[in-house]
Amino acid sequence: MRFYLSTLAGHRRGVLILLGWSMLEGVPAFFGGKLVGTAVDQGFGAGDPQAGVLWLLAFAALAVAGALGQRQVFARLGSVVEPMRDALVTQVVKGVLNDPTHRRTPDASAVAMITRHVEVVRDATAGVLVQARALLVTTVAALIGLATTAAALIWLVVLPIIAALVLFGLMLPSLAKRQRDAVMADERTAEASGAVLTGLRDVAACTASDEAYEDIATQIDQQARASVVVAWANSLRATVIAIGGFAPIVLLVAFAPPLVASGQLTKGAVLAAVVYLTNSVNPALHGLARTTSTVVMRLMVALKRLQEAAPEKTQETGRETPSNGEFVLKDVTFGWSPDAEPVVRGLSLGLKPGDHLAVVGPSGIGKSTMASLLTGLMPPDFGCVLFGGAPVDLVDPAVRHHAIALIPQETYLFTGTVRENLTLLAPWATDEDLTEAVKKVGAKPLLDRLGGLDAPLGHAGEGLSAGEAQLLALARVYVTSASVVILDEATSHLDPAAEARVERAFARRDGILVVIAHRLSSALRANRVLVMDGGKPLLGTHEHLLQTSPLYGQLMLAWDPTRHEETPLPRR
Ligand SMILES: Nc1ncnc2c1ncn2[C@@H]1O[C@H](COP(=O)(O)OP(=O)(O)OP(=O)(O)O)[C@@H](O)[C@H]1O
Repeated sequence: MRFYLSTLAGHRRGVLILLGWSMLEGVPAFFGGKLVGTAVDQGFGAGDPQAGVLWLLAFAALAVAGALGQRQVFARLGSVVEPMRDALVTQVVKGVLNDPTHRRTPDASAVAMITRHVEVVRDATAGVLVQARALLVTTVAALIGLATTAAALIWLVVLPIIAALVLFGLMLPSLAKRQRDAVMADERTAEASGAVLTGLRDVAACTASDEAYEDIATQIDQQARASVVVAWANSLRATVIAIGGFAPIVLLVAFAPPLVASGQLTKGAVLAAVVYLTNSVNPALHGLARTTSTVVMRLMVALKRLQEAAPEKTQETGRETPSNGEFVLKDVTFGWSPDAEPVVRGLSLGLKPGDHLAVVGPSGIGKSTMASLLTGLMPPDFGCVLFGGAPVDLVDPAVRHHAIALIPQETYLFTGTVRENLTLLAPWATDEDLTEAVKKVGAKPLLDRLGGLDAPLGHAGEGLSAGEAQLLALARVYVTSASVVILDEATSHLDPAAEARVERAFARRDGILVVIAHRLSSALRANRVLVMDGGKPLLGTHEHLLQTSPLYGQLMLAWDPTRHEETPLPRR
């Protein structure tokens, strides 16, 4: 708002010129009633129609002068409004491009949204300058004209108008709120439908069209309700103004005859008062009501939305930038509810690029929970998870989502070509990149069997075995630029040899690899092993843990590496 006002103030000269021409525009409003009254008193009423016509011609000449003034106002409007729009656009677009939460890729949708608001501000400012200014000049001119022509009637006219204006002023805050609610409802509908539109493929893949329909329908209903409320508020406002404008005429008709009979007023003065009321004051009041409900409200709401969308008001989360690719976990404890037993207790751990960690423990002990803490999906209850020195859940999501990839056991594939499925997280990847990734994870025979990158995949990877689907999900992450890869039993449907190949491929890739082990052989391939058994997790090399962790020793004893199919880890 401050910037908006200072931009307008910067064009003070243009605004003053507009006001100057407005004076000329107000001339007919000031003299109109007086000239018509004189035409009656000194012309038609005094038996001299020629003089009456001359007075009316004078009125017509002034009306032409007023029209010229109005023309100049429109001609000058652009010189005030356009520079203001340019300054606002420059300011907000710069802000979005430098927004710390969108450091990697400037958010085009945010730019589009706020430039749209700027357009509304420009139109509304023009509307205010044209209408509110004209209303002010006309009303003041007409009321002064009325006071000088028919002073005895001035209070009859002014009091109802003041009452209507006060009532109208009292209604304004609730009108503004309703108008804003309607704008917000409008935006929510656009957001909901936009989200469904951009995620149409995922909606279809997850057979969630009913939920998507429900989401949009709810927003449309709310929007409709908000619009009806605005319409009611506007009609109430119009009624108040109509009464305020109509009451003076009724009072005039009621009180004027005795004043004329007693000689305090001439007939021409009464007609002049009627002309002032019907030609200037009443239209001005209706215009005020219309302008306020549409133009001023739109201006206020657009400025408010602009301020909310402005990047300096960034949210508390998503501001941090990691300084390197290292993880540090300090005394991390997490439970799924305040009353529940923590599933992760006092976990401390450091991970550097090149590290390969295996996490082992019985089923249901908290391994996936720990993976979620690493990705920043939720913050720990106690302790901290730092990624590049910043709490991982506060890292700019755009950075975090590129840097950390988690592959779960359940595979997400959608209807589309193999290429579309593989480039989901790396749209920039070339066919060579994709083929290389496919080879690295051992999925080349599968790709050949499917018929190459252009081969279609059915709904949710129909026709693929669970292991084949996992291979494609692994290749999809291999091709990304993620520097931290977490495999959460992501190879559970592969045979041990294929699993070993995948883990080795990811271990050779730059960055950190965390494998939540489905089989104990994963522990033998890792540099370090984290054993989770419900207490404080133990961390060490395979050899160290064999000596220090009874659970790890038991798990290894129960494991028979000579068997082709290993025994999966026991349940908790
Ligand atoms: N979203 C959740 N809400 C509440 N409790 C959860 C949630 N997710 C997991 N849990 C509980 O937290 C505990 C640890 O689950 P988690 O999935 O982390 O174990 P896990 O070691 O990965 O098991 P598995 O090897 O079977 O995948 C379990 O008791 C589980 O029921």
